[in-house]
Amino acid sequence: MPHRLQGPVRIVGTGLLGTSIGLGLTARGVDVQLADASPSQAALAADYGAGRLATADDATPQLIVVAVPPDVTAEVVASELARFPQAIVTDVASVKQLPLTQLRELGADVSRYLGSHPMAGKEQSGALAGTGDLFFGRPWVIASHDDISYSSGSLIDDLILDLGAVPIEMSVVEHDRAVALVSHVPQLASTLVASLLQEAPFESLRLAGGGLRDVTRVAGSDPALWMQILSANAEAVTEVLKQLRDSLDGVIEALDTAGEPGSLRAIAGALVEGNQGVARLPGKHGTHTKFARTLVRVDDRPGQLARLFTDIGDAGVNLEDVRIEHAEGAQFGVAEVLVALDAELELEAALTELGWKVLG
Ligand SMILES: NC(=O)c1ccc[n+]([C@@H]2O[C@H](COP(=O)([O-])OP(=O)(O)OC[C@H]3O[C@@H](n4cnc5c(N)ncnc54)[C@H](O)[C@@H]3O)[C@@H](O)[C@H]2O)c1
Ligand SMILES: O=C(O)C(=O)C[C@]1(C(=O)O)C=C[C@@H](O)C=C1
Repeated sequence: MPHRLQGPVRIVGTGLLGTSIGLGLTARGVDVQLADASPSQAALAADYGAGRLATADDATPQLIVVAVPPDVTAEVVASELARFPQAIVTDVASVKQLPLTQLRELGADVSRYLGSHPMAGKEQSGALAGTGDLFFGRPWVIASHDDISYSSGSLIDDLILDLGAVPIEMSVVEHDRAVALVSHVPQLASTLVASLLQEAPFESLRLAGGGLRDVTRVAGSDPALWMQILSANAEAVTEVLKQLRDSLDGVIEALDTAGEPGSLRAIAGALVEGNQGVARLPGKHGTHTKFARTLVRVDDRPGQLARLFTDIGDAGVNLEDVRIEHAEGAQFGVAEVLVALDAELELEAALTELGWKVLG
């Protein structure tokens, strides 16, 4: 496969992010060297095909990607910069001001360092969870600063483009503010809602459907990692949390006074503002396209999903996205199929004709 990076690329930290980057680059034919403080994590990443274990005789890397927890990122970047004086170094930590400040304090040569942050991930950690297509189509922030030249920094663009992601340049301050809103507070909101479930009776939990699962997916994330991310971006996160607290207080007050004049309007206002917010999120490939949603009953038998996808393809309809819901104890699931608005009726007719139960 064609690739922009010449390599070798050295990856330090072969957990979820490092392994995913290694898998993506190796698939493109880039030579990848893997290193981790945990030899078994590095060996596992190599076993999965993310690259080969780094050795003392390795050729000097062109680019080094540091994918370790935020609290050790600066120290590892500084040591890589010192050990490989010809190489450009990036990191993928979820916060960008702190590593740059710490590197400057350490006196590191930041003319060869440019931090970055792929806006893609999972609630799982470790090499086992890595996938080579994790970054495909996702934004990947390049956290610019003034001490690196444009041409040195272009290697990071090459890395991002080779992995099928979309480079977005912003300052470290802009980055940290933006992710407080779109990543860090959503993580906390998910966590706090999920924590309410700890004492819930099983009879309540078994009713849980798509809404709760959507809201709580990232509550399964690694507490050790998130503790570091949130504390490293405390100021920006606190600012957004205070806005959220004001909104919560408004809704609580409206519900407390339900039935009194103005309360319905306040509740409706909050719901409409939510509609307006979510409508502003860019859709697939960064567009604002809206898709039609068709629900299809899928029996709990081998091969049913594959048959559904084939039938959708045979109907000449492009599947934009899909989600599967499976209720506890039920003998069937529900596939939520997203297609272009003008393909909805055609798809529903074709699937009904082929014997599928279209639920709306
Ligand atoms: N998890 C996500 O969804 C996500 C998304 C984007 C960015 N990030 C960022 O990527 C980085 C890595 O996250 P992850 O999810 O891959 O974590 P992970 O726990 O899966 O992997 C981290 C790896 O770093 C290794 N490590 C720790 N200290 C080290 C050191 N001093 N030297 C060498 N290796 C060391 C660990 O052994 C582990 O294998 C973090 O900074 C995180 O903020 C995570
Ligand atoms: O989708 C997920 O599971 C994520 O955790 C991804 C996510 C995010 O919030 O978007 C989480 C943290 C990272 O720094 C970047 C991406």
